Amino acid sequence: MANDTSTTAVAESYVDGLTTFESFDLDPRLIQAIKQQGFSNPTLIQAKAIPLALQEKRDIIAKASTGSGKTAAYCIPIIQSILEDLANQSEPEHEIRSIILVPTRELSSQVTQFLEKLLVYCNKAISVANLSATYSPQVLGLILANKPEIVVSTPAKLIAILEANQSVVNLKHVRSMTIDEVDLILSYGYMDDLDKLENFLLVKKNNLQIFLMSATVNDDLNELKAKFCTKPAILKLNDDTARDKKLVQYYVRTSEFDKFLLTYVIFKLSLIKGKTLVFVNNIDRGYRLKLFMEQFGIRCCVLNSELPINSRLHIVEEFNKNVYNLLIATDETNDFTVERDEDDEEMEEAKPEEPKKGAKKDREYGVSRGVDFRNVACVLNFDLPTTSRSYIHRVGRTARAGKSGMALSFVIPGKEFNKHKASALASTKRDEKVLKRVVKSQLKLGFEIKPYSFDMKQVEGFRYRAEDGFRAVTATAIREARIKELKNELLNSEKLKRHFEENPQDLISLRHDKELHPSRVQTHLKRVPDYLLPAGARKDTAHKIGFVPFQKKVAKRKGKKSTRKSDPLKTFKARK
Ligand SMILES: Nc1ncnc2c1ncn2[C@@H]1O[C@H](COP(=O)(O)OP(=O)(O)OP(=O)(O)O)[C@@H](O)[C@H]1O
Repeated sequence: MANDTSTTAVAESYVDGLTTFESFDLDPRLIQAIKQQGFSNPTLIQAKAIPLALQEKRDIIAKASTGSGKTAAYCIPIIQSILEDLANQSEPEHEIRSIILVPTRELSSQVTQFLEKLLVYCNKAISVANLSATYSPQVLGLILANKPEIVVSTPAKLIAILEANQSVVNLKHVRSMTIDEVDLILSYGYMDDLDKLENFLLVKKNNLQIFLMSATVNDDLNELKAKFCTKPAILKLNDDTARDKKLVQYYVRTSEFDKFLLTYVIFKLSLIKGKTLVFVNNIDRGYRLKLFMEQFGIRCCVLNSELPINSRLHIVEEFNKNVYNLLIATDETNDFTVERDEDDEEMEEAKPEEPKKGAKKDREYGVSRGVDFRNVACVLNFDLPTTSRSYIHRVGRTARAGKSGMALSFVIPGKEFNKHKASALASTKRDEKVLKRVVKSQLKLGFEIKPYSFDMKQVEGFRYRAEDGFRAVTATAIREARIKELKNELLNSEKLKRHFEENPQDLISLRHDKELHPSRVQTHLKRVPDYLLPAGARKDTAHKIGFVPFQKKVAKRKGKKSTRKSDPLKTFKARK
């Protein structure tokens, strides 16, 4: 399918103003749908990948930063190629012509929805099916019998369906295969699924056009090329991010308990304007943090692999519609590749947390990669991820599509590890090592991640209340909250399922941030007495409650002009 390998390395700017979608000679129905999405010009990865895929029929391996438009970079050529195939057939038949593989069910749903938006004017010439959705066998049978031209799925789900429906599913007409987040798909746990897929789809023998996309494809691409491609075009769009990605990143060295104290102060005093996505490293942490915040009347919802898929998708939709401002998402180190640096001793492979007995975890849950969160002002790594790769994807949930964003990460220094048992977390033992790798990988991408220091004198006044609130969240309370939330969401999920079936276009705003209340409720904690507020935010100036200065004043060095940017928590404003 492709000529010689060529590597294109260009500085990435968000949208390529010199190119238009019309210049790709696309079907007018596709152009109209693209315009309807508000895409005036292609992003750079699109401007590079689409003509290579359409005019030169090249396989594409693309590494481009998070939020740079990779999804459209493969969806547009896939749709255009199918429209061209159908136009060349006297009696076009419905057949499966393209397979798109993604690592999570959340991403499978999102890519399907995006494709449906691009197909809106193709009046059923092409249909798309999300095989990762929960269908009854009868409904699934009907969907497969209709032979959707494009199927989107996680590898495991596609294999299961192919094995169970060999007679129904015919892959003879498949012309392209896409693997989004390819580095994750090729890592822990997915590889054998891909090997099984070979039994149904001889990728290389059938000369399929291949799209392999990720923000973190590692530079050794030989395995990818050998396994899937003949001679791909390799697009490595390095980030000139200092100028283009408008992402400011900070880390705070703090103690295990002070993570909770600082989070309380940040959200109670609205130091961050706009939506915040908080990542924690396991489900219990998510509930502990949610119950802790509830003590102070701070409402938030949790997202984790135990919740039913309908609820998870609805929570992401509602968060994107600004129904919630604060979402605590569990990211269970689903990036199992081990990262080694020259100076780093062997690190044991991060394995998924074993499910609690009786709890069922969806291995195909994940929102730290690929999911297109809208207008997130800040990503807070309450727990630092275990790899710099996971870090890139987590902070990539903000500053997307050219918008500005901030990332703030709590780091536990070695000497603080395990000092406060109730709030300690095993993965933080490696925080300093992970931070070192994160700083290095960010520098390579043209980013700088800066230390941020709170003025702990001002924060101290809140310690007593934070300790009070923390004590109320007992292990029993967390366990009960987990069970209660699961019951709530299973009920919601049933309602959602029934409602979606009856009203597919309608999204009822089921609340997912109800207070769980199993822990002791201390109403006095919900307000902040005036004496605790910094002078700049007292009653007489109550309207200024957000952006109160909490950063430690750094004494200006003699003679040297302070290069420190103004306080991000004080002045940070998410660009509209
Ligand atoms: N040409 C375009 N013009 C304007 N906005 C665009 C364009 N292409 C994509 N977008 C928007 O940019 C956002 C990010 O796109 P997308 O999710 O495809 O990024 P990505 O590169 O896949 O990110 P990730 O690496 O996190 O998966 C989306 O909201 C999308 O609607």
